[in-house]
Amino acid sequence: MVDIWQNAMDHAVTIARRAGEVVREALHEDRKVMTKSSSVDLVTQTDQKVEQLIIQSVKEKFPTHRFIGEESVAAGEVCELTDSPTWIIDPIDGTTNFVHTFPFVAVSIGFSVNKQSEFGVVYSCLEDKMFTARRGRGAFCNDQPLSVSDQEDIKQSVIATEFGSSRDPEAVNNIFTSLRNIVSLPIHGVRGAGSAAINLCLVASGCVEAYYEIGIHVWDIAAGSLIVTEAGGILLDVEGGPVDLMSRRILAANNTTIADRLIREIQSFSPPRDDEEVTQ
Ligand SMILES: O=P(O)(O)OC[C@@]1(O)O[C@H](CO)[C@@H](O)[C@@H]1O
Ligand SMILES: [Mg+2]
Ligand SMILES: [Mg+2]
Repeated sequence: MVDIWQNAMDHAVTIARRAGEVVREALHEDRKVMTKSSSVDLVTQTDQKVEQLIIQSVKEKFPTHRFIGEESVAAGEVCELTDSPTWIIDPIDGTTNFVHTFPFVAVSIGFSVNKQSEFGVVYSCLEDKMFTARRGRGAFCNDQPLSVSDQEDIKQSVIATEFGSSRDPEAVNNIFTSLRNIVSLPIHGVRGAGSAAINLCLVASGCVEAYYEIGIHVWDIAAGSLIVTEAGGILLDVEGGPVDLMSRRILAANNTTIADRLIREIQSFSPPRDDEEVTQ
C-alpha cells in the first residue's frame, strides 16, 4: 500500500541529520546565550538558525504544510494545531546541554495530520542516534527496532524526569514532592537526559521504565511520544486519562502497571497551555 507521508518522513530524516551537523559544528564555537521565559530557559543563535533551516527546506518541498516551531512561537507566532499537515519542530531539545556541552542534544521533528501524529524523528546528534517512528509501523533507532521494558515492578524501575525551566516556588515545590514520593517507593533510580525528546526515546528503548514531566511544550514531545507508542509504550496525562500534547503534561510508560503507580505519587499542577491564546 502506498504510504502518502513516506516522502515527508524521508525528508524529515534527511533534514534532521543536516540540522544535527550544524549543531555539532556549533558546539565548540563561541555561543551567545539568550534567555526566554525565565533566566534558565536558554536559547542561542544556533537554535534559531536550525529552526529556519528546517522550515525553509520543508517549505520548498511541501509548500502547503504548516509549522509549529519552538523559536517561531518564541518570536510571536501562534501555537495552533489544526487538521492541516503540521510539522512540529524543536530545533535543539536540550539547549542547556548544548550550552554546557553536556552530550545529550536532539533535533526533534513531529508531523501531525488531522491532529493525529503520523511520524516522529528525534536525532540525538552528539550520540549520532536517529530515532524514528511511523504510525502503525514501529519505532527504530538507526534502523534497529525498539521496544519498551517489560518490567512491571516499580521497585525494580528507573524513572526519568526533569526539573524543567520554571523556578516558580510552587512549581518547584510540586516537582520535589513528586520526586521525593517516587524515590521513596523506593525505585532503582531517577535519571534525566536534559532533553524531553531523548527521555522519551529512552522509554522507547527500554532503558528507563517511564518518563514524566510537567512544564514541557508540544515541540519537546511531538516526535518522541509517537516513538514511545510505536515501541509498545503508553502515554497518559500525569493524573491519568488521555494525554493532551498541548497541556504541558506527560507521562510516558512501558505499561499501565508502572504508569498507574506513578500517577498515585505525582503531585500535579497545570502550567498555562501551549495553545491557551487560541483556545480562549
Ligand atoms: O528548551 P529546550 O532545550 O528545547 O527544551 C529542553 C527542555 O528542558 O524543556 C523541557 C522543559 O520545558 C525539558 O524537559 C526539555 O528537555
Ligand atoms: Mg525542547
Ligand atoms: Mg529547543
